[in-house]
Amino acid sequence: MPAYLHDDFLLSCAAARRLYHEAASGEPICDYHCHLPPADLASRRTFEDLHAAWLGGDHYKWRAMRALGVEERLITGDADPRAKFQAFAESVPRLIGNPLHHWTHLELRRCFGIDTMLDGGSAQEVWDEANRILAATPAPALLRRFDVRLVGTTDFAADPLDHHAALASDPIEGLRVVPTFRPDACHQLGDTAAWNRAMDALGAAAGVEIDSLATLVDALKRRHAFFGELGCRASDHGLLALPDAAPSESAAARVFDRLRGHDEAAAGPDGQASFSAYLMHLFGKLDHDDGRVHQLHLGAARNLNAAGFDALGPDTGFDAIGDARQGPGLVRHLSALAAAGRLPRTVLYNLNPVDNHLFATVAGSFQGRPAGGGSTAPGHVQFGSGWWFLDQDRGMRDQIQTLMEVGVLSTFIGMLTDSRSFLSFPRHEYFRRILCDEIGRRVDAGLIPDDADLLDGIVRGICFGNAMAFLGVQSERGSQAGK
Ligand SMILES: O=C(O)[C@@H](O)[C@H](O)[C@H](O)C(=O)CO
Repeated sequence: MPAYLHDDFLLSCAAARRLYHEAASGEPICDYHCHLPPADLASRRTFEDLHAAWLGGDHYKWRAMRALGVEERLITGDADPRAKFQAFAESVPRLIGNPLHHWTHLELRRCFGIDTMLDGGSAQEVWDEANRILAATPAPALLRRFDVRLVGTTDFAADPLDHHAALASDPIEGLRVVPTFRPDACHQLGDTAAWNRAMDALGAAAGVEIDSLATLVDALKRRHAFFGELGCRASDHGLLALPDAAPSESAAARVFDRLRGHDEAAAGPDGQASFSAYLMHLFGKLDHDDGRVHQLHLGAARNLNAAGFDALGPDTGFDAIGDARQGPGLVRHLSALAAAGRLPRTVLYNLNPVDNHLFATVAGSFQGRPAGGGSTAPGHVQFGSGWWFLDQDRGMRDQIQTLMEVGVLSTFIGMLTDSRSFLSFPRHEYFRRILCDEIGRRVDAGLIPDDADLLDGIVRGICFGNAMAFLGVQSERGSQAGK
């Protein structure tokens, strides 16, 4: 019986094993979308214990513990960290088949050299050993263990980016930390009081009195430029779906004026569609003109449990895969930008797997510049890696297979952790094993030529070089497919 997570786990054949061990495993990491707190990087934080480093912000773990009936006091509540870790340890054995079970043990092995199975009985020894190592391993050292070369944090458009400025003047050797412009709060019209507070914050950050659509646009342009001064290489937009509405300045201005007057009715479906369509068109043009990547995270139904949201806020484990219709709004958004000759390098992430083929084929419809205007980056419009509820074995395989079959795999920019923990970088290993297995199985089946030089270059590009090139960041290492 093979050992759990043995050296060749997820690698079902010789070709897959060779690809992973010879091409994928040694590549550096470009984690272009995550939620690592930039303050922890700037301060070179040393985590006080394993709970702070591993459980403190991970709603994947919180969600699983709730499903096992663990009381909230031991998840996000006021229990002491060791008691919370004990509750998590006792939960782990009952998570078989869930990627958390894999990630938990991969992270213990790769970050701490601990190959003990985590359960209630081993919790104390794991806690003691991991804390011993954490005490001597500040955050940057954790990243160096995985040869992380770039981290793309996720930052609200009004964020002062103080920590990124600190890192710019006192950089971590060998690591690029780039902010990502995330203006989602501008779209959240459902709570007009909160939206107006977001407008106030944005105006204060930009030095603009936001009292009209024109002043909002001015503030957003100033903030977009400010992010660029601190190294921003991408924007990011998390919406349930893009609105199926034409970007109309007059319609958006009418909605703005009513919202600024706290007219709740303006936040209805038509107002939301008009306002968001206009803003998204603006963001796409700004990204194009500044040479930045335009990320679209679509399909999450967020904060579904009102009691949970009221108690704990967003990103705390009360979200799900949404069933919104994605096609019309997505196509309209990309079409309008392409028609203007200002479609930026774009990444489309769907959250509902039923949309895999839709997103992959829509991406394929907007490659290149058919109306002229020169060449584009390889994979100008990306079908993004399995995300959130899809960043597990089946979700990643489905995405890779779909991209391979209806798109172009070799230009793929690969995986991201999307995590809030510095211990999550083995997710790249998990992805790389699956990638090599998907290719290797087809080599064994005679469906892909067994050309080691070709395949190694493609795999290395997907693991690292393609993402660095897509972001426009020079990398000392890492080959890039298509170059
Ligand atoms: O960027 C997002 O909207 C999501 O990644 C969100 O932050 C979510 O909480 C998450 O971390 C999923 O992995």
